[in-house]
Amino acid sequence: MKQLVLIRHGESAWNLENRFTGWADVDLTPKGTEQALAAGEDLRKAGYEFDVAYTSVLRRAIRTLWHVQDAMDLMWIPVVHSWRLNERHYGALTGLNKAETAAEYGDEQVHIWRRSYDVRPPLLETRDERNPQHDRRYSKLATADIPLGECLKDNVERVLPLWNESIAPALKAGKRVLLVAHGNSIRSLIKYLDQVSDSDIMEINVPNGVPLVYELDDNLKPIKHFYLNQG
Ligand SMILES: O=C(O)[C@@H](CO)OP(=O)(O)O
Repeated sequence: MKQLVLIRHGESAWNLENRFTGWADVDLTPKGTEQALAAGEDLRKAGYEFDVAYTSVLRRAIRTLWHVQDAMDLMWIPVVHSWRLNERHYGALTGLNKAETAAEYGDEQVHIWRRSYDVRPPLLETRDERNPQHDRRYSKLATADIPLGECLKDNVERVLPLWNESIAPALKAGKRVLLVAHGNSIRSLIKYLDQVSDSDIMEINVPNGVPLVYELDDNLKPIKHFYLNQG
């Protein structure tokens, strides 16, 4: 049996302010820090161990992982940081308040932008200061790989190369994998692992800071999955 645990970062400043976040690099709130530490404590008490961890290059996920590692006394394990695990890029919506945007464009449009599988949000202009091309952490990426706005389908397509080239081989080699990422990069993995349909994935939401445990067979097909300490 192969073990993969997915954790969405703890509450961020923009989760609290109800703003579209995407690749904006906002930090955890005090509640987010507590959620991250509690996730680590719960995993430790339940006897989980990890050999390698994966996270994004965004601080809300990285700091969540730090707290989990700290609570588990696992600060020494190798950590892979990949832009491929970043949140779905919210394009020109980045930073806007979700309720105000719904008041302006309607609930239905905002639901489509938030949860449709293949409708992108309005894209950023190339010259927009929110364009990741201006950020040094993405300087080694091909311009074509740097998004100006993504739908979930785009997110799946960017996560899967990391899965195929690094995470799946680690699992197949018997490593117990901890992955701390974001609501939509985790939904992308759930969609792939459980073969969720394009319409059913719209209804799946991942809570902040609650470990989602996957037990996989030798071919990495899910045997079962469950949220730790959620019944
Ligand atoms: O703002 C975001 O980047 C994401 C996650 O918080 O929001 P949504 O729930 O709309 O996918």
